[in-house]
Amino acid sequence: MAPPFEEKTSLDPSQTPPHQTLSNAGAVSGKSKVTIVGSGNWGSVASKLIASNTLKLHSFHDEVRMWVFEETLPSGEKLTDVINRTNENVRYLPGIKLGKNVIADPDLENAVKDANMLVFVTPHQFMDGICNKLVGKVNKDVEAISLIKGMEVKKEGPCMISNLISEQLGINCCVLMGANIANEIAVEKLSEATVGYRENKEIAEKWVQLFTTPYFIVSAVQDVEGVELCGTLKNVVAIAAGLVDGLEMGNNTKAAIMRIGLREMKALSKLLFSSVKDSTFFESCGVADLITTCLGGRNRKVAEAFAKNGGKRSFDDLEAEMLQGQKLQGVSTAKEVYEVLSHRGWLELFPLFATVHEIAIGHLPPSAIVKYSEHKPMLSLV
Ligand SMILES: NC(=O)c1ccc[n+]([C@@H]2O[C@H](COP(=O)([O-])OP(=O)(O)OC[C@H]3O[C@@H](n4cnc5c(N)ncnc54)[C@H](O)[C@@H]3O)[C@@H](O)[C@H]2O)c1
Ligand SMILES: O=P(O)(O)OC[C@H](O)CO
Repeated sequence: MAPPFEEKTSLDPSQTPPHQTLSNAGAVSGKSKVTIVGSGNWGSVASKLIASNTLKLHSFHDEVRMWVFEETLPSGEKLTDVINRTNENVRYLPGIKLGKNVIADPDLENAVKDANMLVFVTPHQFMDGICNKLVGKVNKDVEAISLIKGMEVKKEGPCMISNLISEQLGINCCVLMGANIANEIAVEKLSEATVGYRENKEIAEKWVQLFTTPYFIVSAVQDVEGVELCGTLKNVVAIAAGLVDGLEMGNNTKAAIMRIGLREMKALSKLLFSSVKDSTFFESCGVADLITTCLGGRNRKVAEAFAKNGGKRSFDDLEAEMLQGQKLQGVSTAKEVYEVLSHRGWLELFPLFATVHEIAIGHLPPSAIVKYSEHKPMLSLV
């Protein structure tokens, strides 16, 4: 468990003034300085959680810097300026105050330069580019955590995002995943989450401390790959669940899809990384995230619309119309998983994952999601 901490009584006098950067601030004071790389829907909520804690905990700088992929709003103003003026991400999390100690910064290099704790939370498809920009800009003793649900597929095979961060930047990277629909956490409804760590339990406890609030309960398990694969693969199952909703198949069918999906999640995770633990699937990052995402997530919602339209409107179109700039992860993850499965000759072993991709690219109709098992019975893997 995280060690007990003394609460700060007022704003930390060493706090960096808004819009300025104190050179090497973390190192000078011995306090950890946190930067959040990402400012979408979950990125903004993560900022709110973290900023409420850095104000309270002595071992952290008050200021939390949040890198913003800059955009111009219909008003003509820059998003970063509006966030710093109103303390609200009006584009991705309207109506929620982030905390006055959150400073939006459109300059990636500047945003990370004094940080000794980096929180990565962007849609996964942008991470390769972001890491490339950060190569050589981050000290090797910086600690990172990824809240990103997704993977990259490289020539050598699948590369989890935490691994991409570790390899590209040469830093240690934990993960935080869970049943975490951001809009619910934003209004402080009770949720749980799981930190996955590799070896250093002390670092994991520091992350737990940084994220935990009375309404956000975090625990740590020593299984980075298991936690990250749960968060990543559940998005493919969420697409399947949404298709079933769009086809109005009812609760029993949806429960069947969730069960088969969980079985494929576990089987693929263990085939890819033999270290993955069964117990991880019973943490918030496992079955709980699968349930919440299949009931109330964005992947589910857009897949439902896709099926209702008989697959005639593309996921890209529906995403742009329905999510207003927020990003789906399930469709691209299904493609990435399909690449891994076909490369390794495992397609027949994972009919649900394979079928989701074939539906998403229009090779099969949405109704195939409930027919695949007749043609390709799943082998008993687990
Ligand atoms: N939203 C949730 O409920 C939730 C919960 C848990 C985990 N996650 C995961 O967190 C990650 C981030 O999700 P999110 O909800 O914060 O993002 P989002 O879906 O709100 O995506 C929008 C973000 O992408 C940024 N963006 C757009 N184009 C970009 C580009 N070219 N380069 C860099 N950034 C660009 C936008 O500026 C914006 O910050 C995802 O992996 C997601 O699966 C999301
Ligand atoms: O809205 P989704 O489908 O991206 O899912 C959000 C979170 O991952 C749920 O934990």
